[in-house]
Amino acid sequence: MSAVTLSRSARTSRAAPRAVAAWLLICCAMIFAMAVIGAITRLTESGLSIMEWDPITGAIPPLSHAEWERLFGLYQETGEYRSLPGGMTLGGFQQIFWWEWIHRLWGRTIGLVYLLPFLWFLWRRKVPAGFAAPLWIGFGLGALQGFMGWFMVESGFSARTDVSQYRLVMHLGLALLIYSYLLWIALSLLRGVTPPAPRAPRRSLPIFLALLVLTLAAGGFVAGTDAGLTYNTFPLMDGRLVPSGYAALSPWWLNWFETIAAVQFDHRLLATLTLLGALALAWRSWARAGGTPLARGLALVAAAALLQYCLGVATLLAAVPVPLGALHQAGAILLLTATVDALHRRFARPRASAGTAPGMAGVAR
Ligand code: HEM
Repeated sequence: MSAVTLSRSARTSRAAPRAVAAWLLICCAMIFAMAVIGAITRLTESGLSIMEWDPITGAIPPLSHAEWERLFGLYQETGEYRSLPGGMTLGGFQQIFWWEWIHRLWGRTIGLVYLLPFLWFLWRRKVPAGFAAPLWIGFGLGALQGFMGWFMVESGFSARTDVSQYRLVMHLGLALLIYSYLLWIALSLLRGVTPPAPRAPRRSLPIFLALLVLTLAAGGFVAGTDAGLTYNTFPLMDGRLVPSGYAALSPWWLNWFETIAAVQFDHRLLATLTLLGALALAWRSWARAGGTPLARGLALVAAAALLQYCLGVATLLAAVPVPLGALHQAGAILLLTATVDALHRRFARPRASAGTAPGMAGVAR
């Protein structure tokens, strides 16, 4: 093989992982936007406006007045509509309809933006060895999320007037899992081998991740129970550090998911621990190995945690206006992004051998 051919093939083998990584980062950006659209859909109470579930023809919006009337009629059968004190006009229905429609259309678009380039990369043999299986898993998780969306919305069409907070947290959690998973694979493709930073936090970083995951889930329960509409003071709740109605339900653990005072208090407490954890990690890492990529990554985590904390307090004090609620959701994903980046810098390892699926633990050379 000539030197020219060699360098061309070396260039191609570098270009392919970058192209796949760029495509995955586009998918991540779309999922980020999807989570914010999802938050707006919920905050504008639009999520139950489309009663039908048709993955293909549902992409076409109503094109005639009669069709609008038919869909409005279906919505009027829901508990949510019946609970509205003054009812709703067709114009009001159309407004909430569009948010839910955009949310679903964006979901379909992500599916296509994922699947079509993926098949093309497979056909052109551009997917680096060991990455096809994790990318198929990513596709499967996306399909599961479509089902989860339906499963969540379906819970609002019963006697309830809103969706189940448990299903909302599952839907939000799966979205954040898919986002982190694809981001991890993209970083693996871009970075190749990440050398461990000297004397940097090892065990404390996974503990921080666990804390963050709990805070995110607790935030989902605040959103799912509308707990942000009461106790709009900080740091005290109704003049007390721990609100009086914390343990209203029995068994005691049910309060964590269903008692508004407890749901909100837990989110505040976990968020405070997350912020303190982020600051401690960044400070310790900087003191020991300042200026390394990991120390810089952890400084970003701390900055994102501080921003997110302030956004949370502002959202609460203003009793969750739509723009602040959407920003708080975006801030959560920014913090998650910085955390995945820091974890990748600390823990990503080269694959033992080509052909081994990297999953969340290895990288392509
Ligand atoms: C590390 C810090 C924090 C993280 C990671 C975080 C994360 C989240 C997440 C993921 C949600 C669900 C958003 C949605 O589904 O739309 C949420 C909701 C919420 N959080 Fe936080 N949060 C943090 C700090 C705080 C703080 C300090 C407060 C107030 C003291 C707060 C108040 C709220 C409120 C009121 C909601 C409900 C918003 C809504 O109904 O849309 N958060 N949080």
